[in-house]
Amino acid sequence: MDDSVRPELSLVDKALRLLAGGARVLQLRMKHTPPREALAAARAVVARCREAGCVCLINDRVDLALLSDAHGVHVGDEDLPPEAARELLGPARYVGVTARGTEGARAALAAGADYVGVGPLFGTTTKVVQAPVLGLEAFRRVVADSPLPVVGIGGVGLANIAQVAATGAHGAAVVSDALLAQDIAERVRQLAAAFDSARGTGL
Ligand SMILES: Cc1ncc(COP(=O)(O)OP(=O)(O)O)c(N)n1
Ligand SMILES: Cc1nc(C(=O)O)sc1CCOP(=O)(O)O
Ligand SMILES: [Mg+2]
Repeated sequence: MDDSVRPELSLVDKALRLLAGGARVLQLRMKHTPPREALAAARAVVARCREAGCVCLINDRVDLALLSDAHGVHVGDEDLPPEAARELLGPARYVGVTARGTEGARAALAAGADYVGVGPLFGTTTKVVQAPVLGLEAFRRVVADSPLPVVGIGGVGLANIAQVAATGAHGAAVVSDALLAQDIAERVRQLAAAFDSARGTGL
């Protein structure tokens, strides 16, 4: 979830709707939220996730992850290096790392990552990504080569999530397709059902 998509909804409200739909992992991405508000939101969202049995990761901010007792953090090239995130978080929390291809996924393993977020899989309007769109074929090659679980990100939605799942990817990260839906919880249910029924089918 993201603070810039559906900004009229509070972060906790968005989290509750995503959790009502059965979201299994929730990443809190707060690029436009002041630090004190971000800490309060992280604490509230992590608590709701824990009640729901959902893993909660904080994007970028290891400090907020620790202060909110989140399950872990996601870091990319512009964030703390994965080794430093691990040093602060210890072995019991997740460190996810962004990779743009096979080399990046291997490097993430060497750096101690637990999973890689690989993208942009398709075009996205949520963020200006400084990397080319991978497309399904290149993504499939990363999945086949990666020693770590791969989560596809960027432009994933109900129209293509089955194709993402068919590559054998461990997961798909969805922002706008879920948050812009009229019924967010129902959209999450549909996304998860489509992913589960196509996972690893190679379609
Ligand atoms: C699951 C997942 N994969 C990739 C990213 C992107 O992280 P990053 O490259 O640090 O970019 P920002 O999200 O911080 O703009 C992600 N957040 N989650
Ligand atoms: C946050 C993010 N990171 C990406 C990357 O490729 O690193 S793409 C992306 C945006 C994902 O949002 P949506 O599901 O709305 O396309
Ligand atoms: Mg980042």
